Amino acid sequence: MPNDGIAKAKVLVESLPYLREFSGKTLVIKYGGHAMVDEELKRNFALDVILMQYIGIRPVVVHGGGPQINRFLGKMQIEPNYIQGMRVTDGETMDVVEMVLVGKVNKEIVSLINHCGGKAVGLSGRDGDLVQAKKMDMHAPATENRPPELIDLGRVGEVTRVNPELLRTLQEKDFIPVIAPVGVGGDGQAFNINADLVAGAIAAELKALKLILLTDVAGVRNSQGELISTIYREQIDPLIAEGVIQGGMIPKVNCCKAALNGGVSKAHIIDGRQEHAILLEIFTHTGIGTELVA
Ligand SMILES: Nc1ncnc2c1ncn2[C@@H]1O[C@H](COP(=O)(O)OP(=O)(O)O)[C@@H](O)[C@H]1O
Ligand SMILES: CC(=O)N[C@@H](CCC(=O)OP(=O)(O)O)C(=O)O
Repeated sequence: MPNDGIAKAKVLVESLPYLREFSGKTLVIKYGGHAMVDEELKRNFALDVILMQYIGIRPVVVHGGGPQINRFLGKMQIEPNYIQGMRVTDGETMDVVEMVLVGKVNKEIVSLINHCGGKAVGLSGRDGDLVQAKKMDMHAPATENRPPELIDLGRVGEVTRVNPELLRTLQEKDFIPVIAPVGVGGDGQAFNINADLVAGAIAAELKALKLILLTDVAGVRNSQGELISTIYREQIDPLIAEGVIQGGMIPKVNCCKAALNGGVSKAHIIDGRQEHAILLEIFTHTGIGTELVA
């Protein structure tokens, strides 16, 4: 038997305990806009998700699309503005966000999964009241002479409730839900929600076994720039307070914390630009990236 064949057989055997552990369980995967680099990588992502489903895992995909929104805003000569990883979203920006996330990115991912042989259904948080939201209150940190100041982020929302009914129905029929991070407010209006936060809230509501965040860095780095392979829940706040975790990494670790608090066993932050990143993370002993545990 050629060595190549034996190596493949070994990989399959290595995955056996994980196949047993994951069978029938929900895994929530957040597919960040920075990980949607080229067609080959996107196709590999779709194949990974389909493979998961074929072997009995129940994947739920929540996607981002920050860079894709920025490209569109650029065409309209609108400069993006972020505060602590959140896009300041006025009415006009909200229209662009919804158009790009729901109308373009969501449908592209759904079509790709279906084209590759899966069964995906695209949803926004407004469908079936899936992701209910309210305006996000963000405070600038207090200084010696100034109390914490309220920052107005416009139509940026935070999740108040996830309605799992629609997701459960789809999962029972073996559909892969693909969710755009637009939520619905009490007044029926759209809210722009950071996709990491949506993924964390959905993972907690579905009591997912794992939350996997695909991004464009190897994982969380310490103050020396080295990859941290495991972060315990209580280390998250100090790492943010010390300024080690900044910008777009803040909503990521916070959503992992919310997911762990909600009963998710483990969260992973991994480099989605690496081919078959999800499979490497969940089916090999060593894994890649940073794992966050309770
Ligand atoms: N401690 C840290 N470790 C790794 N990345 C960090 C850290 N602090 C801040 N970051 C930044 O967070 C970014 C990831 O967030 P973001 O760009 O919002 O990703 P995505 O589009 O995948 O949601 C990284 O590219 C990096 O610049
Ligand atoms: C409030 C807020 O910042 N919303 C994000 C939603 C998309 C997102 O989160 O995309 P990534 O995961 O690719 O960064 C935004 O407007 O960019």
